[in-house]
Amino acid sequence: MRFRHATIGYPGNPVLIGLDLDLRAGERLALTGPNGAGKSTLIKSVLGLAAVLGGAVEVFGRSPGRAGGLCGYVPQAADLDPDFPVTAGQVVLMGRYRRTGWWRPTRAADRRAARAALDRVGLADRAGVRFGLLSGGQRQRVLLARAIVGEAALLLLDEPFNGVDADSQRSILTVLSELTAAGAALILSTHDEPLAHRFAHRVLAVGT
Ligand SMILES: Nc1ncnc2c1ncn2[C@@H]1O[C@H](COP(=O)(O)OP(=O)(O)OP(=O)(O)O)[C@@H](O)[C@H]1O
Repeated sequence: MRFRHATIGYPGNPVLIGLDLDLRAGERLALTGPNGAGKSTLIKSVLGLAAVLGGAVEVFGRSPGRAGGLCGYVPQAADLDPDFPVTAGQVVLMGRYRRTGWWRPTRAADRRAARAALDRVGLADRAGVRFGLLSGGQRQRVLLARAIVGEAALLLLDEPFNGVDADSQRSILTVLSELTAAGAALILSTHDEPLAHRFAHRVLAVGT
């Protein structure tokens, strides 16, 4: 991923100006900064969900939003409707849609991969439970399993530890360390500065 003098934001609202940033395979980058500083906007710009208003942004040599299944996005769990009637297992299976197409029946291999991903985040026994009935930490782990099952080469996590208990946080950090050791690059935003410095190879204080 490469930002060159990039201005990103929304039409009529540049949020980050003149940003230069590189991220390589296996690197862990943490974004810190106060509310409204632009952490989510930076993550969204990689996905093509926020605009590049100036300069250049390249993700896997392509424009943002064109890197398809190479990016795995873990949104803030609070952004999702807890009443949405799907099970934890179905949420994880959505991570395979990019490769299977959502309109096609899922194959046994996809279901096996979804079970393995849930197992990896310690929730093998929760597959049939409605997403909205899980705790905040469990929901965040399900969303991580959804990114894992898509075999993303770049993981983008927006405040993954908000409302997450200590056990879930440990479990998420362990899985993220394993994924980056295996070559995935990672960006996560957090308000927890000490954690950012412990976990990430680099910390970018956004908006300062
Ligand atoms: N869809 C949008 N259209 C226009 N402006 C937006 C949009 N989404 C966010 N903003 C603005 O962009 C700025 C940065 O917001 P952003 O959500 O990126 O901050 P953040 O650092 O992630 O904050 P938080 O820690 O609260 O999540 C804010 O001023 C916000 O009002």
